Amino acid sequence: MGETWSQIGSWIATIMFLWAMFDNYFPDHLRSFILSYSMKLASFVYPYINITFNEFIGDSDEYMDLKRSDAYAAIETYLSGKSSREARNLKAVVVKDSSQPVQLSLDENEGVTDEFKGVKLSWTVKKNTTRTQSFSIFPEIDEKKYYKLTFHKSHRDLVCGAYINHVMQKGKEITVSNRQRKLYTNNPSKNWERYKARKWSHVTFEHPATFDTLAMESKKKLEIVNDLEKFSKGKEYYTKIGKAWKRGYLLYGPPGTGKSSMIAAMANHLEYDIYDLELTTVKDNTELRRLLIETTGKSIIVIEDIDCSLDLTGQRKKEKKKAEDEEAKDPISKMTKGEEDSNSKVTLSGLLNFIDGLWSAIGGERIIVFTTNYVEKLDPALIRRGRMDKHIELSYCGFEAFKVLAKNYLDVDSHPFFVTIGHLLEETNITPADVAENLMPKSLNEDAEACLKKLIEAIKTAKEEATKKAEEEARLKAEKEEKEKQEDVKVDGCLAKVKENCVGVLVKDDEALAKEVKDNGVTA
Ligand SMILES: Nc1ncnc2c1ncn2[C@@H]1O[C@H](COP(=O)(O)OP(=O)(O)OP(=O)(O)O)[C@@H](O)[C@H]1O
Ligand SMILES: [Mg+2]
Repeated sequence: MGETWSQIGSWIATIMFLWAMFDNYFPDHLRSFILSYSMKLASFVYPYINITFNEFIGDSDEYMDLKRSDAYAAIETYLSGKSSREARNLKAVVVKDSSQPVQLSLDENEGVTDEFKGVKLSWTVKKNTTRTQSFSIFPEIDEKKYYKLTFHKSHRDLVCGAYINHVMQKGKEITVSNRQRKLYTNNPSKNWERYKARKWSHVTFEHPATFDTLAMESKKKLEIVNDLEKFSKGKEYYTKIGKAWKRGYLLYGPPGTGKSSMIAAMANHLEYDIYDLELTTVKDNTELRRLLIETTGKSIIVIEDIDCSLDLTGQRKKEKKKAEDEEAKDPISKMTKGEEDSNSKVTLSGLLNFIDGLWSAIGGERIIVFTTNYVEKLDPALIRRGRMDKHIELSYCGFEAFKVLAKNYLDVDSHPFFVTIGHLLEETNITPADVAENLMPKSLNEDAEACLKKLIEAIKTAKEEATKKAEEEARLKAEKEEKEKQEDVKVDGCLAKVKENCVGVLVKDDEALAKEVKDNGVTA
C-alpha cells in the first residue's frame, strides 16, 4: 500500500515538473502549436460537445440575486413528455398556476435522447455538490443542478442555433398551454407600498363562455374569430408594418347583450389572461402607467363601462354629486369609507397614452377592450380606429342568436314554435339575457316546449310593454308640444302689448324682447 502511494506521489511530481518546464521554457508559438494538437487529439478521441444549462443564474455569492433560469425551466417542460415515457428515475414537481397538478422531470443522473432534423442528441441532469465555508458544525451543502446537452461536433451549428431555439420555444408553448389562466384586478394604490404588496391581485379565470355559446349572427361571429386569430399569429406582420403588437376592441350595446360574455369568450379562445382594470381606483396617469408596466403579454386588458369610469361624459360628475349628497345625509358612511373615494385624476390624454403611447408597446401581444352602453357619449378621440380598431355592436336578440341559445339551453335545433318566435323577435327588442333566462328550465319537469312557450309569452309581454311605453312617450311629447305652442301664443300676445305701449322707445330687437318677455313675463 505504502509503495503504491509513493509511486503515485512520484508520478504527480514528474507531471508537475514537466508542466512547469513546458510552461517556462517552451517558446510561445511552440506551446500554442502543441496545445492545439493536443486539443485535436482529444476531440478525435471524444468528438462530442457538451452544453450546460444551470438551474440558477446570477451572482452565486449573493444568494438573493439568484434567479431560476428561464432556459432551465423551458428545457424541463420540453423534456417532461419524453422523460415520463423513457426515463426510469423521475421526479414529480408541483408547478404553480398549471392545469396539471404535477410535472414529471428527470431525476439526477438520468438522461433521455432527442432527435431534431435527423440529428441525435442526449440530455442528462447532473448535480454539482460543494460544501460552503461556514463556522457551523454542520457545513452547508450547496447543490447546483444543471442540464447537460451532448451532441456530435459535426452538428454544432444546427444545435447551437435552430435546435436550442426550438427547445426554448416549445418549452414555453407547453407552459402556456398548461398554465391556468388568471383574472386580475388592480389593487388600490394606497396598498402598493406594503410588504409583498402587488399592483394586481388575481384569481383563476374559469368563465365557461366560448364563441359557440355566444348568441349572435354566425357571420359576425366568424369575422371576430378570424380577426382575433389573425392578430394572435401576426407577430411578424406587426413588426413589418412598425406597429406595436396590440389591438383595441370597442364592444357596445344595451345591458345584457353579451359584452362581458364576449370578453370571456375571447380570452378562452386565445388562451389569454384578463386584466380587469377598475379606473375609478387609479389615482392619476402615472399610476395608470405603472399598472400597465406590470401586465404581461398574452392578455386582454378590459375597461368596462368606460363612459362611467372617466370624466369624459360628465357621468362621473353626476355620480360624485349623488355620492356627496348621500354622504351629507349619512356622515358615518363617509367616515368608514376613509380615503377610498379619493378623486381619480386619470385624464383622457392619460388614457390615450395608456392605449397607444410608447409604453403600451412593452411586453408582447395584448388586446385592449372597452365596453359601453352608450357609444355616442364617448369622445371620438378615444375610439378612433388605431386605438379601438374594431367596433362591435352587440344588439337585441335576433332569430339566429335565438337559435344558438335554444341549442345551448334546450338542445333543440328546430320546433314548430320557432316560426312564431322568429316573427315576434323581428318586431320586439328583447336582450339575449332575457331570452336566455326564459329558455332555462326552472324545474325538473319543465321541458323544451314549456320553455319555448314561456319565451313566447315573455316576448309578447315585452312587445306590449314597448307599445305602451311608445304610446306614453308620444302622449308626453304631444303634451309638451301643445304647452310650448300655448306659451308661444302667450308670448306673442305680450310682445304685441309691449310694442303697442312703447312705440318710439323700442331699443331692443324683436327676438331679444321676446326672450325677455318669455323669461320674466309681461313686466319686462
Ligand atoms: N349574446 C349572448 N350570448 C349568450 N348569452 C348571453 C348573450 N348576451 C347575454 N347573455 C347571457 O346574459 C347574461 C348577461 O350577459 P353579459 O353580462 O355578457 O351582458 P353585458 O352586455 O355585459 O351587460 P352589461 O352592459 O350590463 O354589463 C350572461 O350571463 C349570459 O348568460
Ligand atoms: Mg358587462
